[in-house]
Amino acid sequence: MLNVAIVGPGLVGGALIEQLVAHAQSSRFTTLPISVVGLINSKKMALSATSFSAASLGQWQTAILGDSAQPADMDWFANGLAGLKGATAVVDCTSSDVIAALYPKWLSWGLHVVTPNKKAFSSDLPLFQEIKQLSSSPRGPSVYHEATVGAGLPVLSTLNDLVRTGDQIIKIEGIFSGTLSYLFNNFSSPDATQTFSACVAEAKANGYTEPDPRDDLNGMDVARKVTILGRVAGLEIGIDTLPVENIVPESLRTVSTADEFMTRLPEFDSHFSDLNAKALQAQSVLRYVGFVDGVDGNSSVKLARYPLDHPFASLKGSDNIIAFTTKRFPNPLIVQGAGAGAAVTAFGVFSDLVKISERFGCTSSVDSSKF
Ligand SMILES: NC(=O)C1=CN([C@@H]2O[C@H](COP(=O)(O)OP(=O)(O)OC[C@H]3O[C@@H](n4cnc5c(N)ncnc54)[C@H](OP(=O)(O)O)[C@@H]3O)[C@@H](O)[C@H]2O)C=CC1
Ligand SMILES: N[C@@H](CC=O)C(=O)O
Repeated sequence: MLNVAIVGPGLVGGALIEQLVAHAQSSRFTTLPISVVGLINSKKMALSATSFSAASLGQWQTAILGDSAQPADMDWFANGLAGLKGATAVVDCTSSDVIAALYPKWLSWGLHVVTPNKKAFSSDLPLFQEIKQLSSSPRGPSVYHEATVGAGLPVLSTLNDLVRTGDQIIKIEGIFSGTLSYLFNNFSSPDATQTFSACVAEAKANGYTEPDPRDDLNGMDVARKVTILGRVAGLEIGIDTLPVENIVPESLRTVSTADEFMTRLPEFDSHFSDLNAKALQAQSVLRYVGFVDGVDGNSSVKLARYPLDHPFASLKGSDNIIAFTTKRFPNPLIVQGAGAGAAVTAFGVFSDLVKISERFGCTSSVDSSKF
């Protein structure tokens, strides 16, 4: 059995729980060797000697992390996990850099890490390198973070396969943000009618944005994804040196809360309408894009214009599109599909857990004496 503990059962973590419960309760599937034994958020935690039942997991907010749960203590929690028999994976579904900084400790204790949290892989290069080194042994603890770029789309696994088989990455170009894709697909097209602020509010309501939507609009979420792709491709790239175009209006950058930002955003609708009108006059649309330059180191993140017949111009919904130009693929290899939202992101995390359970030969036999 692969023991699983979920840190941060919010939007994505909650969707992962729903998918695990639905899978366990469906007679269509063979039982997976995955057993949820721990949940923790910033206030409460629960760690079980045996797997939580599908019924109690389905009501985790009341049945597991309700009033009677213990106060959260991450050290105690991780220590308990490290003492379990068999393979154990910690699934970090927070967006916290404090939690991300714990991965080296967890890995050194033999815990696997699975996460959609971009922080560990896009912040300080030494943290990324330490995590890479600690997870490099074929039979040792592993780190899977497919959902950090393109949510559930096979972006990092494709890049890893290209790199590991000796292809040369020339360029990776794409729309890497579900929020900004949704925003510009709906706002910047010849037949669009919605205001910029209304599109941002919809992206937030659909669960595409970061907890604070300014982290999407300021380009940092895309910058993190470009950094992750660059590093996986072998470049020593960092968000500090990457040119990033911030589209948050100057006077909204310092407002104290995300709610205040959302309330004041309509004041700037005419600014964005002007930008859009100029693009449309030139028979083009606005798209927010990222570039990883595998040759000259000219990676960047920016708002750009694309002609109406360009593949980026006809994107729909929250789709991401990622084009890998390599020595073997001079006509780019393209990955496209929904790139944000709880269900598709949880799918990316779930499939990483399945990969770990297969890689480490976990079986479905029940082990009731875990501690
Ligand atoms: N939404 C999407 O489409 C995508 C999201 N992601 C990434 O997935 C991650 C989760 O996003 P999302 O589910 O939307 O975020 P939410 O804000 O909905 O959930 C975050 C969870 O983390 C918990 N948390 C925060 N800090 C801590 C802490 N220090 N210790 C323990 N728990 C903590 C929160 O608990 P509490 O309520 O107690 O604070 C909450 O349960 C982020 O890193 C995001 O970038 C990646 C790809 C796509
Ligand atoms: N806020 C992000 C979520 C996934 O990484 C996005 O919009 O793409």
